[in-house]
Amino acid sequence: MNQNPSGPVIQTHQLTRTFTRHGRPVEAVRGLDLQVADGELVAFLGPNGAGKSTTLRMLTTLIAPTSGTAEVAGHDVVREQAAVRRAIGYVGQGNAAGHQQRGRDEVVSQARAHGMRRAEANARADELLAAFDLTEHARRPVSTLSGGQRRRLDVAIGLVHRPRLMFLDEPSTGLDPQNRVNLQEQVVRLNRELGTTVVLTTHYLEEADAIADRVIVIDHGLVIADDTATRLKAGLGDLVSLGFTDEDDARAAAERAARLAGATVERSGRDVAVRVAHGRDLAASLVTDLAASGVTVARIEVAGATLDDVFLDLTGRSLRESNEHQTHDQTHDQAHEQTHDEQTEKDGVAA
Ligand SMILES: Nc1ncnc2c1ncn2[C@@H]1O[C@H](COP(=O)(O)OP(=O)(O)OP(=O)(O)O)[C@@H](O)[C@H]1O
Repeated sequence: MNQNPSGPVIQTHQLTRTFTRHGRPVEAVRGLDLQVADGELVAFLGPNGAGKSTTLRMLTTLIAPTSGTAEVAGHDVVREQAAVRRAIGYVGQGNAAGHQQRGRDEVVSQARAHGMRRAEANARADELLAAFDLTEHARRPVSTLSGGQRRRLDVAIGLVHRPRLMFLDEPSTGLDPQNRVNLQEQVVRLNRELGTTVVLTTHYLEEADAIADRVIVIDHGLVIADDTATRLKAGLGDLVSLGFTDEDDARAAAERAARLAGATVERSGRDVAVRVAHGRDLAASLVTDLAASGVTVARIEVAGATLDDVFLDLTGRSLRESNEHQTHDQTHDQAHEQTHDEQTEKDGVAA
């Protein structure tokens, strides 16, 4: 058991979860080795079905691993479930829907469930409601709150007992862009100002890019990349797109660009795409070189890599397109394959 406060707050070894679906094994998470340090803000990024929620549900004790181990806040997720639950907050997908209870009462009840006396529970509720800009909505039934307000209430409820670690499963899915940004700001504040370690899942590239210290890209149950967004993108270089009025010029430019160290060059008719590190700096000298040999560049654009480019490079698929093509069938199947473990999940981790 890791009781060292400066050690990782999450440590897994070959963490694995297999489900059985239509009589066949589904390897949702395959041998995850993970370390998260105290105070990090980590995003699991991946398409639907990648294994993000399953990972979170194992780390929050909601479902048991098939094999492998995980320690959260120094406690084993199988043998010391109660201790893990005391140390963490968890906001699952779609909590708080449709309650007739008032928002404030909901927070107070949770605080009471964590053993606080009434006065302390009231004070904690007011503090959290203010922190999440919910004070003026606190006396409305939860069912009348907007999607963004409900999500913020979910996070506030998850924080009632001042957990060291907060797990958020797709916190901004379904929110409009403004509410999404608002929630992201609250999550960053929680991390920066209170020092709470945050582990969230998302399939929004921009979200992972904008707020996470570290992005763990997961696909088919495997971690395929784990680094800061900046380093992941820098590894791919910039995309320099060149346009020519003449196909011979484009051919000559492609040959010249191919001599740049580490460059990948693709030509399509009169267009040339060059993927190269420090493309922004190299573009000007490339244009000058070409001009010196009589080749005029008609159009040039330089774009930094996005996390979608990273995902495409790693998997051959666009994550943005995977999100758009997520089939109704998959969601439908999952809804009908409820396991015993998920029933436990419904009973709630924070109660
Ligand atoms: N209870 C279950 N029974 C059977 N299969 C399951 C169950 N839960 C998850 N799976 C399968 O495990 C795989 C990983 O699912 P998981 O929900 O962890 O993915 P995810 O990355 O969180 O995706 P999403 O964004 O859709 O939540 C998928 O193939 C999914 O269908």
